[in-house]
Amino acid sequence: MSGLSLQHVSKSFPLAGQAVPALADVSLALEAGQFGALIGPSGCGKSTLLRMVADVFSPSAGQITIDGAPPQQARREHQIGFVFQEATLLPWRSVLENVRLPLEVLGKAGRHPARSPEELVRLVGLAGYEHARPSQLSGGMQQRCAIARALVASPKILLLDEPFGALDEVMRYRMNFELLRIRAETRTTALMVTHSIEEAVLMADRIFVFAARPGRIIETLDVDLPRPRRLATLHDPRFNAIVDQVRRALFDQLPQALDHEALDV
Ligand SMILES: Nc1ncnc2c1ncn2[C@@H]1O[C@H](COP(=O)(O)OP(=O)(O)OP(=O)(O)O)[C@@H](O)[C@H]1O
Repeated sequence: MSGLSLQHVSKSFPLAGQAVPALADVSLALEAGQFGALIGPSGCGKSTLLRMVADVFSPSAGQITIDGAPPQQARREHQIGFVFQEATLLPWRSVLENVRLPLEVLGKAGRHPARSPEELVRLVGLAGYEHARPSQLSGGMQQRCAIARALVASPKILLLDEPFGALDEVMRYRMNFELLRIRAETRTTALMVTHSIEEAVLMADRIFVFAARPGRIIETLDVDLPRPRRLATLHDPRFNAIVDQVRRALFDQLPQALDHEALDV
């Protein structure tokens, strides 16, 4: 099967001699080229899920496949790109040298990239900054560089763990539209963790809403907003209706059910 598939995935971590469940029986699917968003309260296992897809560690139970292959194989074949909240660039290397790094690490094993590092630097809007050091870039520019680096080995899947969480609201929207544009060109399957409902709805084809203790999916929503998505999308009544649906799914899991009407101000 192409795309990403998780079937009945669970993960427990040992704590004080006991196995504490972080994720329980999570199943989800994304077709190749789709954009998925994970949203849910702190500690519900979103980063854990991303790390299992990236083969940082294995599930306690269940099965994960990326274009039909297990994560271990996908990682070995360098089919996974990862973007973290912090850009994690090497400070002594220039933008171009940071973007090139994965190809250097791959050495002879590296495939011929679909796009050269120079093209990717242009694609993420950093033309003219090829030789700048990370310290000479804003936070948003550093994240663009990290996105280019994640894409340089032409991965089958791009995993993003709150990539724009440290940016101010306006910069975050700018980065959202940049990422939408970049993805429209590369068509890479993507899975992003976010705490922003608006960001999830703007970016995703499919949103997975999580609850905590143990982490599990409580609702899957398909976002049928047309692409390309633009600033005007934020004013589309359907956009706001989906934001409302996600908000309700998140609020309904709180211990004291919130009175939605009382929240109207
Ligand atoms: N390596 C680990 N060892 C032990 N426990 C872990 C490990 N990684 C995560 N956990 C536990 O798993 C649970 C889920 O953590 P995770 O970081 O995946 O949640 P999250 O939804 O990404 O949270 P946040 O939104 O705050 O980033 C937490 O209870 C955490 O303490």
